[in-house]
Amino acid sequence: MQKMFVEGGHFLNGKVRISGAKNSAVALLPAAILADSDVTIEGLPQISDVYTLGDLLEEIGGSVSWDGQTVHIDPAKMIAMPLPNGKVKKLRASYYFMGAMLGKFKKAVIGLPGGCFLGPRPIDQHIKGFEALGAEVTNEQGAIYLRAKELTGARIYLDVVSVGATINIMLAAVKAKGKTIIENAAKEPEIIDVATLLTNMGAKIKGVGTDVIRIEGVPHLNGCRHTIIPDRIEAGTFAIAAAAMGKEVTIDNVIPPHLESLLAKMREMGVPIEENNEQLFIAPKQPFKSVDIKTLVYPGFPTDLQQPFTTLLTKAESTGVVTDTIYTARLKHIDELRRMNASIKVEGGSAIVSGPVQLQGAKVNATDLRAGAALIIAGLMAEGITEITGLDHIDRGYEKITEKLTNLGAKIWRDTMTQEEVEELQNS
Ligand SMILES: CC(=O)N[C@H]1[C@@H](OP(=O)(O)OP(=O)(O)OC[C@H]2O[C@@H](n3ccc(=O)[nH]c3=O)[C@H](O)[C@@H]2O)O[C@H](CO)[C@@H](O)[C@@H]1O
Ligand SMILES: C=C(OP(=O)(O)O)C(=O)O
Repeated sequence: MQKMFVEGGHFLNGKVRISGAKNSAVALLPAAILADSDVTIEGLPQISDVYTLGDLLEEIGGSVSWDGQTVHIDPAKMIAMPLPNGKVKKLRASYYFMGAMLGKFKKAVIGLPGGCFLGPRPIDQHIKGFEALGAEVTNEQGAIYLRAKELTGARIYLDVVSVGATINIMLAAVKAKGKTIIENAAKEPEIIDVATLLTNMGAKIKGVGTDVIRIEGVPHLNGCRHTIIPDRIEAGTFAIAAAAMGKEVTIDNVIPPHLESLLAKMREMGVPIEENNEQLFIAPKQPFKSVDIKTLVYPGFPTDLQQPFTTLLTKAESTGVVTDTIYTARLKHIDELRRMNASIKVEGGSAIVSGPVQLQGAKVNATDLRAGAALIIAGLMAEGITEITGLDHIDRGYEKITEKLTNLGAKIWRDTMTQEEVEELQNS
């Protein structure tokens, strides 16, 4: 197990290239199960969630070969192997094996997923969708059993706008008989990316990116080649880091409209941002004004950037209120930021951040992926050295973050933890 050290106070300068989108990648890989022949996906981020899903594809008989950021998946020998335990619990997106295996084999056994603990993360809307398509779904000892004689298109209204349920129902429906309509669907760019892959495979999907998706089932799907979209959350994380500690930072391989809600808030704070087709250029001038943010489904402010943005607000003048309407309990980073001298009160589910304060280096723990990003940015801003544990979470979603920040001029490194430190962390 490793920990990370960040020596604060060094400015960021130069260019950083954004990797492929984690939340697309983790759906594109399972989607390959549905094809009859080879699927090649280019530009995948080199993160642990992607490799875990590659291993799971191999566990069900797929042949998976990697060439840097490109993966070739041959699904010909895949079988409906039950996956009740093991690696499925290491990440959230293993739930996409439910939709993809149900769609392909009409049956699946998948353990309930892991992923970031952000408060309750039910999958009732996924199950409601599978049942509407004709599957019998049971929960037996922590694994979901799905069986169907046949899948038939249906009209499904999502009670909650859910990224995972929208994609999972799409995966199950593309080979179902007849027409499926998903109403109140989520509109995130990653959903469009998955639909693009499925369409290239021969699926008939209309309306992605709106809240009504129409799917006409087809009997077979072919292999294809697909290039993933850039990671808007990684790009947003670097944009926030650049606002906090940048001199002149260029963020490359971005689709700026995917980040409109973040960029609007940063501009409201007084951070100048230039954008072109695929780059952001940030050369901040201090001081910043505080702003309030409320996370919402896309195109609203993304919950996955709420935690890093909270760190930025510690540097802004006056008081900013952060409210996460998607995950009301996504506030575990607050205690850690307080250890670093942040002045944040939690009241009625909102975090009230008073600034500006000078953060101080401290020993902190990344309780989840974006808490990790929030703490790294805090470490860059702090006086002294910040020591961060919980790197497994960070490695689920950020490709080579230490190297990328080092290239921008940060002083950041990793070291192996002693057995004593590991035990102390496990008992805390
Ligand atoms: C792998 C992946 O893509 N993860 C992203 C995905 O997670 P994930 O797809 O799990 O999140 P959802 O969009 O499903 O969740 C949105 C909200 O709906 C609720 N809900 C969801 C499903 C359900 O069946 N019932 C239900 O009540 C959730 O508790 C949450 O409050 O979208 C989240 C919200 O943008 C992001 O934070 C995650 O990074
Ligand atoms: C919550 C996240 O991921 P996951 O859904 O994979 O846990 C995230 O990417 O911020």
